[in-house]
Amino acid sequence: MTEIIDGNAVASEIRDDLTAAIETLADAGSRPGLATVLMGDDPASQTYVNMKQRDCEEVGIESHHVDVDGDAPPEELYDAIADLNEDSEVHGYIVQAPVPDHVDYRDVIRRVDPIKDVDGFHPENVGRLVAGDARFRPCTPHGVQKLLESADIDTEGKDVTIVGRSDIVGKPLANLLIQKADDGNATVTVCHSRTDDLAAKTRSADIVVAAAGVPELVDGSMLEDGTVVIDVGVNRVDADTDKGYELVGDVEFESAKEKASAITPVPGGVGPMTRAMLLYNTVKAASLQRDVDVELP
Ligand SMILES: Nc1nc(=O)c2c([nH]1)NC[C@@H]1CN(c3ccc(C(=O)N[C@@H](CCC(=O)O)C(=O)O)cc3)C=[N+]21
Repeated sequence: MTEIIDGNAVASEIRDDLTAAIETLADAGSRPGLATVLMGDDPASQTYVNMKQRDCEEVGIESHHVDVDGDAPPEELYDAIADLNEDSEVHGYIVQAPVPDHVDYRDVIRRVDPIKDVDGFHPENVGRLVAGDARFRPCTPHGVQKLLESADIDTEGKDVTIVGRSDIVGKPLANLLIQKADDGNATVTVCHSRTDDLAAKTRSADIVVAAAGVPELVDGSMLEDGTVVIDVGVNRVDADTDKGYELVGDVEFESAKEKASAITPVPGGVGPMTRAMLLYNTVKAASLQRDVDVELP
């Protein structure tokens, strides 16, 4: 039987486990605060921002939000970032990607105070992660590691094929999984749009992580029996539903499920874990900034 890994359930456990740390910080006079910054009005981004605000409310994190007009000059976003760097009630914040075309996301990230960079995207935090001394693990890769752990899937010695080389998923996940650590010790292959024979790489893997942002790129014909399949894709495709779209992963679920020993669904797989690990990083940020020790899940 194929195990369907329930990301909503694991994320909910992590939120529960975070509440004690949050109350410890609140009792010490510093309830953790998380801010989201949204430039423009990308509908998917607005959905994520709303979900993050609800998550914060559930666990007792103070949530803040800043909107920046999509047509404003980059300086307006930089000013908002400077304000958040100064705001002692905001321990962590993220600038929702993508930003409009006239803004360079790398210029944005460099302005975020690294101690408040709960996405883990600032070059200082990227460097620390690669050096094996991560401060904030990027939320999606960290969520993937926690999902594997929750399903008792050991990565040690395993062949992991990651499909996708993005700065926010593929690259940091590859770095984490090759590290000498209980949740690492894997042999990792990173594939991308120029990979010659993608199916050969996915077929030779014990664990496939699909994170290319291409709907249903990986299907059952590309998998051997018994593969663990982690689907990071959250593609909105037009559909005749209430919302006018359907969420589709990077994996063709039905055919992949026939081959997989365990698989994550979309929705309800990695997505909720990304949000849970953002809360985790926010609690860690508050703990570091206020020098209050807490136990993290
Ligand atoms: N600075 C920045 N940090 C991010 O972490 C970031 C970002 N920008 N830009 C966009 C991507 C995407 N992302 C998701 C988070 C949660 C779900 C999620 O909760 N998905 C639910 C359902 C969502 C729905 O119903 O639309 C699920 O898969 O079950 C999805 C996608 C974070 N991202």
